[in-house]
Amino acid sequence: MVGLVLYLLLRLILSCWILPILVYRKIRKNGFGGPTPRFPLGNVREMKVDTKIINNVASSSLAISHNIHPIVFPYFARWQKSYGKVFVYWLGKEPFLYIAEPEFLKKMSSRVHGNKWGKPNVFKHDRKPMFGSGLVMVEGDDWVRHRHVINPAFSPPTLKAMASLILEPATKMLERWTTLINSGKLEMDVEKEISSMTGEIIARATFGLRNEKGSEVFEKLRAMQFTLFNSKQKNLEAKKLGKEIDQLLWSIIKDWDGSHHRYLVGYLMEGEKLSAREIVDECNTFFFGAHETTAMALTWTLLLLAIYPQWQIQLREEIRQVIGDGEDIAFTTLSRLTKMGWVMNEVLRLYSSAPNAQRQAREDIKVDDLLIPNGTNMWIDIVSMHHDPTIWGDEANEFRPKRFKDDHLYGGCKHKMGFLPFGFGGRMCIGKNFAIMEYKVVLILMITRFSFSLSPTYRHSPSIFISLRPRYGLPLIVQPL
Ligand code: HEM
Repeated sequence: MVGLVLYLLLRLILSCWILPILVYRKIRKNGFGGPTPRFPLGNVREMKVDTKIINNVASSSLAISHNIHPIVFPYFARWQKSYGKVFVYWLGKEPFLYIAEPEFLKKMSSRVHGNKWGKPNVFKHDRKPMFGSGLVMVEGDDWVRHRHVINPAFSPPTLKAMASLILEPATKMLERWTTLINSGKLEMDVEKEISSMTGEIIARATFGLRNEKGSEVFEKLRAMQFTLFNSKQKNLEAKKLGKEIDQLLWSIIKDWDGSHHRYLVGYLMEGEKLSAREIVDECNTFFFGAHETTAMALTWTLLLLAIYPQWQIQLREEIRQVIGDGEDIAFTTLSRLTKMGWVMNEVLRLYSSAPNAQRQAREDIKVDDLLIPNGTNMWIDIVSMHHDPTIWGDEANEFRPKRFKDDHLYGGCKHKMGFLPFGFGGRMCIGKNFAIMEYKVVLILMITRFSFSLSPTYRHSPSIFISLRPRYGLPLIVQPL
């Protein structure tokens, strides 16, 4: 017994202390600087202090600035001034290589295939209730297997078939808005409305329209999300909800009737290449990966359209020319909405729903004459790169969709790795095309029926809850056209 306890203790010391320090020493040999860590929290305390200070300032300030990096990542903005755009900091007992330098990222990632990237251990525990061993977290050959199974679910013909699933939840939301407006309520928190709608869309795309258990899973996933972000007893509650969600998903899979190809879960079951546990985790991953990110892209878009109403007019005019009255939306016409594409890119640049990407090296990586050792955790700061005047120019913090007119992929950014709304390399977002389709269909429906202006109660405080969100929601004045 004593031997076992000693063995476990030694393993704990090795994995929590000795191995991270060895990796840290190897990283530092490259000459990277960074803030001094304090055991056992590393730099977490000062990160929390910086966040608290900035939140107090942001809560009392009324000005709207798109220069959000010092607001959402105040500690990184501060450390960048002392240590540059690549440095080392500590999250608890784990050293992280911070990267906000596109050229460094390009050199490093060009040498690594998708299946050779891992995900930092610290996040695996935290995010288990959301992603389990789904695509976001899985590694190596398992990642290749999952990605092969899921890829066909997002091919253009499948997306075309799924486009109709978006219409009903979106129309339902707009009808609710009409009812609210008719009852005299012009101001509404559109963030809440949109989040609930995108949740319903991904639940339908995953399980089908009238699957009652699918709706029940959706309700429980929403409750899980609320628990993870708001509850003090989140571990206990999340565990209980997780079990209930698992049971419902197991029974959906068991009773699946063979209408496989309309819904995502059908693709997951194709060829029995994924185990039942993996299918359950992928369903959870779709919900958490798809729903908040797309909801935030639409939410920040409405904020920017409310601030810059001339873009509402331009988009309506484009829709009129390409689609007509916006009633009959053909999937194939979406790509012709070029101005809408610029607006989406510019919104994702200024207010990137996914504010960072993470990796862990699973082998030594050479970058010029530097060696990034196996086991290195990496934090890629997408918000910093999207707002960096050295690659975007002096107007980096301004809303200027036209920057994508002549360069629709990179918006004139001086470095191709400087614009990463959907990530990079083999692990780039698998749902990108679904997200773009959903974004365009919902935006068409919203702006052809309503106009949006900012409510005086809006407080501009972008903040990170895994996604980048407006801390106090998005109250807008919504008026029928
Ligand atoms: C505007 C909406 C979205 C944004 C901004 C977004 C962004 C991202 C980003 C930045 C990553 C990480 C990529 C990396 O690490 O390099 C990612 C991964 C992922 N996304 Fe999305 N996403 C969106 C919508 C969706 C949707 C609609 C789905 C599914 C239906 C989805 C499913 C996933 C999955 C499964 C991964 C993990 C891919 C892998 O590691 O192989 N996302 N997304």
